[in-house]
Amino acid sequence: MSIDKSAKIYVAGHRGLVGSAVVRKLQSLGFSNLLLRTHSDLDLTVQSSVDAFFAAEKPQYVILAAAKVGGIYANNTYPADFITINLQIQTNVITSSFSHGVKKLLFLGSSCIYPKFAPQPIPESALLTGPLEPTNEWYAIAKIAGIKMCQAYRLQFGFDAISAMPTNLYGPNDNFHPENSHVLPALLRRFHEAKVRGDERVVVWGSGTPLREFLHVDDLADAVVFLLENYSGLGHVNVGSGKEVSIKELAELVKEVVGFEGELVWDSTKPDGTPRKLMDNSMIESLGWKPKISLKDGLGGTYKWYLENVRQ
Ligand SMILES: NC(=O)C1=CN([C@@H]2O[C@H](COP(=O)(O)OP(=O)(O)OC[C@H]3O[C@@H](n4cnc5c(N)ncnc54)[C@H](OP(=O)(O)O)[C@@H]3O)[C@@H](O)[C@H]2O)C=CC1
Ligand SMILES: C[C@H]1O[C@H](OP(=O)(O)OP(=O)(O)OC[C@H]2O[C@@H](n3cnc4c(=O)[nH]c(N)nc43)[C@H](O)[C@@H]2O)[C@@H](O)[C@@H](O)C1=O
Repeated sequence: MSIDKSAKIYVAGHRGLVGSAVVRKLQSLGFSNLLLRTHSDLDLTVQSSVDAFFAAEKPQYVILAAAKVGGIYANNTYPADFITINLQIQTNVITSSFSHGVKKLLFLGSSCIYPKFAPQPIPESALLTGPLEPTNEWYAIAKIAGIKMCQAYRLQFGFDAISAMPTNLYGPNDNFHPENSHVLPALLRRFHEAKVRGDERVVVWGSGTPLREFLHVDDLADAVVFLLENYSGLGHVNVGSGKEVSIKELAELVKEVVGFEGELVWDSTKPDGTPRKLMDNSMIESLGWKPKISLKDGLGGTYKWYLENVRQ
């Protein structure tokens, strides 16, 4: 089904990594009626404000890319924030979308919903088959609840709510905070600052052995629009690149892209997190979608974006 280009589409979290990429994608496709609100205009944790917004604006489609998001350190340090804020945002947006007649909603989860020792590559059916990774279980529980809410509203009311589970993402508008960000933006910034200062060493967290699958956010945005137009099933859908690298390989690649010439030092006091997290992407591929951007190209583009938009 292709969505009418004048349909009113609310992209929640449009200034974040994912939301901004979804907006770029929708605009490039000619969608002309996007509904956008900043966090300060509309706090999605406040149920009465969210409901009043939906009552007044009546969006037809909703892409839920607003969330409390962070890397391994932030997830491990602020468990109460991660579970509470995410449960509040998603509950408010899903319930108001349903009660104000939204035609279709897409909820974004994360590959951290799967058990720490899930079979690799991880199929959608691995959900709730084992214990979670402790560093992000609070966030994961909220995301699992989001998937289940979409399913419950579909089963009880026929509400067309779907869930996409992206792997680790990166790209323009990422969070480059030194501690709270994900590994890729954290390393881009750390290597860049070390190069500028002429440092001999850069510290990287953990052992370097964990494996991660990275997807450029423009590929994810393409998948989000694809799923909105082509998928209306009960089950959630994995969205990944199908390619994994070790954190050590990633650090070497970032070092090369940035042009840092010193050495890497591993900080073993920092957690490794899940040892491996490669998703089985055969469901979305069988629907007809696949990613286009390689890690090397995506990293180069993201470093360029960082130089033009973030560095002081
Ligand atoms: N980044 C990644 O690697 C991955 C992300 N995802 C998922 O994608 C989605 C988007 O993540 P990402 O773009 O990276 O996150 P970002 O932190 O980049 O963006 C999140 C957005 O949500 C907004 N937001 C947060 N709290 C509120 C609130 N109470 N009211 C209104 N707006 C709010 C933020 O605004 P403000 O900054 O002003 O608070 C921000 O614009 C999330 O659901 C996440 O779980 C899934 C897998 C991997
Ligand atoms: C997307 C996913 O993101 C989070 O999980 P994660 O995959 O573990 O994410 P991460 O990017 O923070 O770390 C990946 C690996 O990289 C290592 N690492 C090295 N050096 C740095 C570093 O400087 N910063 C960070 N953050 N990690 C580093 C780090 O020790 C770890 O081994 C979830 O909490 C949850 O939010 C979620 O869903």
